[in-house]
Amino acid sequence: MQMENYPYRINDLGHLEIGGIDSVDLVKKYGTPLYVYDVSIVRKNCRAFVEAFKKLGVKAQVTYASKAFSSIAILQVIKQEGLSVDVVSEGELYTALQAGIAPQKIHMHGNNKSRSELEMAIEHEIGCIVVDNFYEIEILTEILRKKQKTADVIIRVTPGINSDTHQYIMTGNEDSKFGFDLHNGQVDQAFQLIRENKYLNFKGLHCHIGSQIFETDRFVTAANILFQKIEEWKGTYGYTPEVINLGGGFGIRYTENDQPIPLDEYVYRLVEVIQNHCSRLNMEVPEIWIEPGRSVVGDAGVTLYTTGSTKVIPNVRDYVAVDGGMTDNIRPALYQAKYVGLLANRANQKADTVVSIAGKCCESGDMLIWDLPIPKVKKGDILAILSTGAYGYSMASNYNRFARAAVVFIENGIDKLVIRRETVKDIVKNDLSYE
Ligand SMILES: Cc1ncc(COP(=O)(O)O)c(C=O)c1O
Ligand SMILES: N[C@@H](CCCC[NH3+])C(=O)O
Repeated sequence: MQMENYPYRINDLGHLEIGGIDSVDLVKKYGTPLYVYDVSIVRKNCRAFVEAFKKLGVKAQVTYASKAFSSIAILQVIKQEGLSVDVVSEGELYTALQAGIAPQKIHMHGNNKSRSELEMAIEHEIGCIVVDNFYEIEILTEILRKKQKTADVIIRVTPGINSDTHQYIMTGNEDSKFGFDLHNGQVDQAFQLIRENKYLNFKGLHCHIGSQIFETDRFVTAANILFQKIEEWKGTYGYTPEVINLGGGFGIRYTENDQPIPLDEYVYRLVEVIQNHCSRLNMEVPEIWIEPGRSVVGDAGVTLYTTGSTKVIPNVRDYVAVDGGMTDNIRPALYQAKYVGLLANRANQKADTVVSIAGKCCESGDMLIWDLPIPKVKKGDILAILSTGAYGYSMASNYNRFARAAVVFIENGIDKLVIRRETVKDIVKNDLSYE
């Protein structure tokens, strides 16, 4: 593994340092499993997007997709960096409000938003609802009529393109549960319904083609497809959108096989294609929105584990188990996601053996890394898995009644606990007795 491709350092003691703090000291202080974030990397990622738009002088909103990692502390950082926040549930909305995100800077997504989620969004007058389906238009209208309010909405378009990513994280293909289909007329139908609806202010179009995408061509294709529709609507109804939202999905480096492009390159290409279409159609450039999640927090996070039992099966495989697993990182089990791991307490030693890193859940599929080159592991070593800042904590579970791990932020050489480790008391806190 080439450490220089990752934003971490190995110090003179041969220990992995995160944000200038020795990971061995972090483990002594907070225990394991532990999610650790270098906040300066989160800020750098936010600024790459925000500054790229600023440099081009276009009106834009960079909306952090908080599903990647939502907590009060991370959303406070996001707020400080001036981003908006995309939420998908009452829980994510409540967290954003608790973090002090201005309601106008909150956007709500979801393919089956409940009445109470929509009511909460309307009560707080959030900035935008990304309407996903006809049922949602009905509920939204009922709520707004009752309250005699209006809401700004954009519609989620399924453009019918495949992205080069795992099937489970592809969202722009025709056979998708998300959004209004473009080819069978659903988008036109939604457009008519919303434009005739005095409670809904139709602001524009949204599309999100998928996640962990490393090139810009598919975003350009998505924009081209949206603009075909816009051209048609402009010709027929004189309509021009105020907003175009091209979603998130910008790829990050998990392993050496991932070759991410600089974040600002996505912005430059997207803005270019939108500006070209607008000058071709002789219309004003709409406000451009993007919704990055993984690319804001993914490479800022590392998970630290303690190694425990081992199982050697001669001529087959050596297993090393750690004190976490699919409960703190379900991505390998769910998407066959690949990660890089290293011994944080002996990071400068030669990798002279190959082991597979197992979690401790009662599932054979609870594996974190297969076939990892590593120095010979001793019990009590610290295993670091890199680039776990996105969809790790946010997808964590209490399977086998394991307690969720703690989260620590590091910035300016100071570490701070931002999410407490759960205890067994938390595990039973909602249980009621049946005796
Ligand atoms: C609508 C929408 N926007 C944004 C995102 C964020 O994606 P990513 O974390 O890959 O940037 C997602 C997740 O794929 C999404 O479904
Ligand atoms: N949770 C997924 C991405 C899904 C994003 C939401 N549409 C991942 O870990 O890669």
